[in-house]
Amino acid sequence: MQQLTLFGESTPILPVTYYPNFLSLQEANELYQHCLQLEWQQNYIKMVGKIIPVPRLECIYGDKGCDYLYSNSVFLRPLPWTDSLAQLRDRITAITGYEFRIVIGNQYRSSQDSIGWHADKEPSMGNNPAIASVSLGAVRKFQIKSITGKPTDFWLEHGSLLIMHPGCQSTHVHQVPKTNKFVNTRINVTFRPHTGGK
Ligand SMILES: O=C(O)CCC(=O)C(=O)O
Ligand SMILES: [Fe+2]
Repeated sequence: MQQLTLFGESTPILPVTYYPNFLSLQEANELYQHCLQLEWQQNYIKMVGKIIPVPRLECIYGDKGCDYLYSNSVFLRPLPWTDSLAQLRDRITAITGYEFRIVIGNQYRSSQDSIGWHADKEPSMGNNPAIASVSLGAVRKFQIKSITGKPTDFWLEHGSLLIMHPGCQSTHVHQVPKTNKFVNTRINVTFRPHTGGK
């Protein structure tokens, strides 16, 4: 039997789950303060023969030996887990069943910081990684689309959790675009699996 639906046929079914109130306001505020103290660095990326600054700050924490190289140019070596990040990792594993070995932080200092369309396909994460993304601070637009489709927008709120399920990185791309509006700092921490370092 055909299921009745309130949505048009073009409504995309996305391989993501969004939990707007994953953290309480107090937890999110405390975690934001903790994350501001992490070891943020300005990395540089090779693009069409030029070396340009990545348009956001980055940091990485995780298991020893879980080095991470992306876009064939940015090499990240994890610092040991902080207690708060390890607790958050375990909490996400408890509700999703997914396991993580590293967390990469992004700090969007202003409306001009961003991450362009991409899929997270680094071989060091193994095949079909599940990626869990916790957002803190200012709300930014996150867009996701299938390789051929139209983007769907999510507003990633303070204390929210977005899970990109296994397969998502093969079928979809995502981005956090620059915006013309004034925005305060946003921090995002993405928990990822890793095949190395065991
Ligand atoms: O900031 C976000 O929500 C997304 C970050 C992201 O896509 C990444 O780190 O690969
Ligand atoms: Fe990503």
